[in-house]
Amino acid sequence: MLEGLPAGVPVTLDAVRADLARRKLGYGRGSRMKFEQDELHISGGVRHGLSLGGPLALRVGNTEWPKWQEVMSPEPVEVTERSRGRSAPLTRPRPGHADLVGMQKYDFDEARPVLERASARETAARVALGAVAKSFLAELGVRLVSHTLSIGPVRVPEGAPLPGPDDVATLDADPLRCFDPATSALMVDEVDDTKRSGDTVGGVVEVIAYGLPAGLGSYVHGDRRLDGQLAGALMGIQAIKGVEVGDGFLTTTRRGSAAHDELVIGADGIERTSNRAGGIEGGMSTGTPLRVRAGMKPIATVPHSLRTVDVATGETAGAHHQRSDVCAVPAAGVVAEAMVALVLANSMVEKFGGDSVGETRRNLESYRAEVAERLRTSAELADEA
Ligand SMILES: Cc1cc2nc3c(=O)[nH]c(=O)nc-3n(C[C@H](O)[C@H](O)[C@H](O)COP(=O)(O)O)c2cc1C
Ligand SMILES: C=C(O[C@@H]1CC(C(=O)O)=C[C@@H](OP(=O)(O)O)[C@H]1O)C(=O)O
Repeated sequence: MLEGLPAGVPVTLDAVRADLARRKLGYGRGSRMKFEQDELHISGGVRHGLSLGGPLALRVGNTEWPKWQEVMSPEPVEVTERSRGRSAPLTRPRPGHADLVGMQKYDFDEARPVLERASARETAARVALGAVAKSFLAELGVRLVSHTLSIGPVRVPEGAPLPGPDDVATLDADPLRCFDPATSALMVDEVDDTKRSGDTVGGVVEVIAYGLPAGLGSYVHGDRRLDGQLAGALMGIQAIKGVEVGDGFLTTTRRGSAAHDELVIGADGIERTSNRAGGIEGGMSTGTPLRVRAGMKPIATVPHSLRTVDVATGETAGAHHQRSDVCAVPAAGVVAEAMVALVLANSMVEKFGGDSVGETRRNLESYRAEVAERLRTSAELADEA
């Protein structure tokens, strides 16, 4: 469910389906991506392709559900021959997944109810709503792109060209959603090598937002800082273990003189000489491209089975393994893009309000005009001086 979206935002099944399909792409994903399909249904809040201003509800069904209906039935059911295999208790929790703590916390004696809910399958819903948020942002001149920066130890070289908003299709066509073809080929080798050795691998993705106005977020309240909100949203994705804004931890290795973006008078007023901060200063967007990164740990379901304890017997065992992704970093990039879109859409509504998207746009344009006027005044003062 999405609340707070103004009326008049284009919302089509095709656009949402296209993003759901992007989430399933990427080299290294498991067999599940091939055989299960997302079944999208808009339950409310949209009429004839446009949002209505009320809550918007989407449902993402799964074509595999009939096979699991008995195993996950809300009603108590007899185990039948058909579901016997799937009903076997999962008593060998996977290290690195939610299995063991989930069982302890909710007093379950096996991991099935934990893993079905902890699964990143749930990110399909986030991507569906993120597609709507991106449509709203596009109406306001903001466009997003996400790409893979590293897979395990294989990294895009520092300073390599960044993708622009028109590069989305190119990125989606790359097996790892990497913008540097030479690095992408090495990443494919890394995934192949990982798979051959019965292992899994993580990596880093980056989301870039173009066309933001200055001033989203806040320097006043910690919980309203844009960087804090983005970090929370990205860390809320399964397996994300760290977030960087702009040049991130690299900045901590630089001296101040080489860490910040200097301000100079340009043709249209005050400009920054660089974008090391990644478009956020003082918890607010600066109006330069926003850059945030998310680091994903390797998939927890390691095919060659990590050591665990069988909670039914207390004996050492290999963790359960049905199947799994070897690498889900490209998919995590699409999810990260959706989460950033949802945060930015919320910040736009917070700052510019509006019951219709036209009203939001007018408010944004009048604010942009005022900011531009101030910048021009600075340039004129510089000319006079
Ligand atoms: C798109 C995506 C796909 C994932 N696929 C798998 C998978 O196939 N197997 C697995 O064990 N974990 C997978 N994960 C990661 C688990 O959801 C995650 O490791 C688990 O929630 C525990 O991590 P946490 O401690 O960060 O929550 C995936 C995560 C994402 C974002
Ligand atoms: C189903 C999806 O991702 C799943 C996320 C996931 C996990 O543990 O997070 C584990 C895998 O599922 P299973 O172990 O049941 O095969 C992935 O396939 C999806 O992205 O649509």
